[in-house]
Amino acid sequence: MSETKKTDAADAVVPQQAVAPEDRADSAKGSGDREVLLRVQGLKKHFPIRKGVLQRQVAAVKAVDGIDFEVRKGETLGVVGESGCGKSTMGRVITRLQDPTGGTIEFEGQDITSLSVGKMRPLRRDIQMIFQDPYGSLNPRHTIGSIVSAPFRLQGVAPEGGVKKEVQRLLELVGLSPEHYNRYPHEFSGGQRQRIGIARALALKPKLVVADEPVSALDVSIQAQVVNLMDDLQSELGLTYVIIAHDLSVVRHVSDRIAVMYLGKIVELADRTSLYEAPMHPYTKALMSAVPVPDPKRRGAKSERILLKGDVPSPIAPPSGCRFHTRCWKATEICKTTEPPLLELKPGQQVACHHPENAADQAPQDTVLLSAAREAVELVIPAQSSPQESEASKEASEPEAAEPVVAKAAAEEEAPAEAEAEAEGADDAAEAETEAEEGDASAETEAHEAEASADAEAAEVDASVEAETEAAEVDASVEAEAKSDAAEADRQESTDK
Ligand SMILES: Nc1ncnc2c1ncn2[C@@H]1O[C@H](COP(=O)(O)OP(=O)(O)OP(=O)(O)O)[C@@H](O)[C@H]1O
Repeated sequence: MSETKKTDAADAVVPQQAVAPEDRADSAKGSGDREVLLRVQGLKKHFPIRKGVLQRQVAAVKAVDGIDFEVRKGETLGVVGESGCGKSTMGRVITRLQDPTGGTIEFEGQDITSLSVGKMRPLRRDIQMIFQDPYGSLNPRHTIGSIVSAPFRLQGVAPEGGVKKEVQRLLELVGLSPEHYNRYPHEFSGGQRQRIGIARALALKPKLVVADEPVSALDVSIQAQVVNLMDDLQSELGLTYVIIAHDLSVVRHVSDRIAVMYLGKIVELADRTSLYEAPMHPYTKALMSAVPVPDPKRRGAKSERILLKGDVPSPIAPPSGCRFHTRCWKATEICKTTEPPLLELKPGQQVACHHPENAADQAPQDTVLLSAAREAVELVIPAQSSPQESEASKEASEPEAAEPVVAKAAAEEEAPAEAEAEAEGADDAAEAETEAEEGDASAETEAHEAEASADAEAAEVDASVEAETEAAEVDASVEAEAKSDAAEADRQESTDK
C-alpha cells in the first residue's frame, strides 16, 4: 500500500525537460502516424498471495504494475527485459488469457478490459497468441490437420473451399507440405512445430499476434528461419505483432519499436534505432552493452560492457521510487523517493528516469550519488588492443566470478536459469497459492495445456520409438547402399576381366 502512495506522489512531480507537446505531435506524425490497434493504460496484474485457513490475501506478486503503451497497425512492438520482469504476464493479459487487476486495454477503440469470456469469443479471431514451447503447445494426440483447424471449429467458421483445403493452404503458407495434414506433432522438428503453431495462430486471419518468446526454444540455426517467416507473413498479411523476447538480437531484428521492462514497469519505449544507438535508461544501456557484436571489425567500437551487480528485487515488495535505483550507478536521493514517470524526452523515445543517458538530466539539483550507486556496476573493457589491457580486463572479471554477485546485465546470455530460479524461488509459494486464481485464463488454453502435459510422456515414448525406427531405417539404407556399391564393384570387375 505504501508503494501505491509513493507512486501517486511521484506522478505529481513534473520533470522540467520533457518534450514539448508540439514536438510530441510531430513525432506522432512520423513513425507513429499509423492507426492505433491496441492501447494499454495503467495496466496491472497482481497475483495475490493467500495464507491461513481463511485464505486471506497477505501480499501480492506485482508482475505487471502500471504500464502504458500503444501498438499501431502493421508494426512490431518488441518487449524485452530480464526473466521475471512481467513480459509473459503482460502478453497473457493483453490477449485477455488472464484478467488484469487494473488499468484498461482497448482494441480497435473498444474497451476489452472486462469483457466476459463469451463477449471475448468473437474478438479471439482478431487477437491470437504464439507460445514459446513448440513441444508443449501442440497436443501430441491430435493430427496437424486437427490442430490447425481447431480455431475454425471453436469459432464455428467454415472457410471457403472447406476446412481441409484451408488448413493445407496454411501449412503451405508457413513452409510445410500440405501432405503433413495427417501427421502427428512428434513427427516434426522444433522449428517445424513452431511453424505449425504459427499456422494455427493465423488460421482466422488475426489482426494482432502476440508471440511469447517464439524462437527461444529453437536451435539458433532454426531461429532465423522462423523469424524470417514471421517477417514475411507480416508483410503478406498485414499483421501487427507484439513480440516478447529476452534475446536482444532477435528483438532488434524484428521490431519497429521496443519496450524495455523492469520489475513490472516499462522503463523505456523507443524506436529500434534510437534504443540501440542512444539508449536513455541506464538499465537499457546495461542490457545493450551485453549484446554481443558479431562482426570482429566492429567489436572494437563497442566501448565497455556494464555488468549490473545485485539481484533483481522481489516483485512482491519492489523498491520505492525508481525500481531500478538499487542497481543503478546514477541513483540519487530522488530516485529512492520518487518514481519517475515515463516521459517522451526525445521525439519517439520515452523514458522513466531522473538521470537519463543521452538526454538532459531531469533532476539536476539532485547530484549526490547514493552510496550503493558507487558499487552498482562493474565495467568490463573489451580485451583487444594490447596484451596489458587484456590482462587487466581478465583480472577485473576474475574476482567477480569468485564473488556471489550476479552480473544481471549479462544474465540474458550467461545465467538465465539462475535469474529465473531466484525469481521463481521467491515466488514459489505465491505461485502455488495463486494457481486457483488462474481460472480466468482462457478455458481453451488451459484444457489444451493440461491435455498436452498429460500426453507428453506418451509423446516422448512415441518419439523415442520413432527415433529408433528412423535410426534403424538409416542403418538399413546405409547397408543397402553399401551392398549395391559392392555389387556394382563386382560387376565392374567382371566386365574389366
Ligand atoms: N500465476 C502466477 N502466480 C503467481 N505469480 C506469478 C504467476 N505467473 C507469474 N508470476 C510471477 O510474476 C512475475 C513475472 O512473471 P512473468 O512470467 O510474466 O515474467 P517474464 O518476464 O515473462 O519472465 P520469463 O522470461 O522467465 O518468462 C514473476 O515473479 C513470476 O513468478
